[in-house]
Amino acid sequence: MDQCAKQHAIRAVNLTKRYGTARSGEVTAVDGISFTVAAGSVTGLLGGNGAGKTTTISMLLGLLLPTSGTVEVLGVDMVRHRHAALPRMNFSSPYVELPHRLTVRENLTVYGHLYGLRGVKRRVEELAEHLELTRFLERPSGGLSAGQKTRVALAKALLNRPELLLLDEPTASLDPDTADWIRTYLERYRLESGATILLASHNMLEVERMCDDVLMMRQGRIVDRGSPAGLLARYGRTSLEDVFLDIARDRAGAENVSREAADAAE
Ligand SMILES: Nc1ncnc2c1ncn2[C@@H]1O[C@H](COP(=O)(O)OP(=O)(O)OP(=O)(O)O)[C@@H](O)[C@H]1O
Repeated sequence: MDQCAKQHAIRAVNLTKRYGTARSGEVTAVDGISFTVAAGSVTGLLGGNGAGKTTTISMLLGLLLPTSGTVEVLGVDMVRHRHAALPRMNFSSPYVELPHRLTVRENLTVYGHLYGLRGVKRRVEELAEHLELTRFLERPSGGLSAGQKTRVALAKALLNRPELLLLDEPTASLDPDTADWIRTYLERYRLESGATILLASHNMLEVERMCDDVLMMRQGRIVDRGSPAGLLARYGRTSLEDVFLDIARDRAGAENVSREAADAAE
């Protein structure tokens, strides 16, 4: 593995995705973005609805082929060799449901086998204990509450002890107490495993709390990046929510701020 791959868990260069639709023609969902994600960091991927976050994550997972550009994950070219990286990464989203009729144990066991894990039974029980799911193991997954489903989705995502965890809105629709529990759990996982986390979120308090670095997307482009504290200082704001609104509404010439920041970093 080269030095760059050790420092960067993700490296995207000029990554572009265009969807072709019969009705409305082409949509450029991701428009030539270049970025790196430092190994061991928690990096936030922010942007309004339709900014291109899910499309970016799908390309990082190798689920979608880029129209152009390159994407390396854990030093592996995801277009050509994604099977070399997939066992070392995982993904969780509250919008992806596990089969409803299977019990929690059955679902996690199926995934454990799909990932080629050894000792699946023990790993499922260990994660159920960590995520306080033991008493739900024999329940059908479809009958769980949103918070319980989120914990099951997280257990699925941690089965293979991923070095890179891609999380799409991990606490969407959870009550503050459950959301806090999930964040604390993820922070502990990062500390103990040294894993890298890329977190797409609309919750600015979550991002301020968890992220070392933030990528701001608008209309398929990365219009700014920095630490939460760095962004607050640059935009002269006291909350990331206000920075987000400045960028989403293109107030204060967000792209100019971004360009100045990029120039300063060179
Ligand atoms: N399969 C598809 N076909 C056509 N257009 C698509 C497809 N998937 C996404 N898009 C479009 O691409 C753009 C980016 O969508 P994407 O889902 O990546 O955004 P997002 O930042 O994840 O949004 P949200 O926060 O609402 O989930 C949007 O304009 C969306 O309508």
